[in-house]
Amino acid sequence: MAKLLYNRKDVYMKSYDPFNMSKPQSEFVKIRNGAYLFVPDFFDKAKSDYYFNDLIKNSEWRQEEILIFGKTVKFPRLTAWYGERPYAYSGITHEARKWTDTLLEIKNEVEIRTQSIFNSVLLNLYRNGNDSISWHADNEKILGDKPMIASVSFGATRRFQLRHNATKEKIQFELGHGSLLIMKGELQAYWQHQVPKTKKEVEARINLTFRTIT
Ligand SMILES: O=C(O)CCC(=O)C(=O)O
Ligand SMILES: [Fe+2]
Repeated sequence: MAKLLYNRKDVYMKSYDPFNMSKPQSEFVKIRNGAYLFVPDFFDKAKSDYYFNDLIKNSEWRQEEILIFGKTVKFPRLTAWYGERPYAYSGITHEARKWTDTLLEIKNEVEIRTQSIFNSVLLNLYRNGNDSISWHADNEKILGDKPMIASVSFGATRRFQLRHNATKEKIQFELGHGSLLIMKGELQAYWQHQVPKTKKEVEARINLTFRTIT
């Protein structure tokens, strides 16, 4: 990105939390077919501000497109892929960029918390409320069986929803500045997730999902 277009005025937003999910947790919460751990203030505000500014400026953002019924449709968000191997995702092969110091620093903190090693990260930039990711599961074969996915968010708070494939139960989180959400177990096989568009005036948000490609 040539110029920094998505400056935010105020990064910290307290937001609506209908299921009161934003309480700090130190243990995984077991749900039907999976488990999650949500840590709203994993990184403090100063660190989160620093990471947001660094990542928005220095990541190799691109807007990818897919072919749907012969029409090219642009992704409603920007993405960047870092790690050790290329990764096929939504019909696209991401060429992996080399880890930056910032990404390695964040990865290290996440690895200590999860006691796991990750070899890839997908960055998503939601420029405003019109950007989104629709219902999907991170269940690609190369992620292995029962993958652990660690999701770190910086910038504007956006709603993240999980929906069980069979029962249609929903769990939702307000993923705020500096938060960490870990999903594990069979969750990706039985649940889908999304970040819906919002009509609210929201500034940019960056999300990083750390993954292990086998
Ligand atoms: O932005 C988020 O919180 C989720 C991103 C996501 O689900 C993905 O990249 O697979
Ligand atoms: Fe995902």
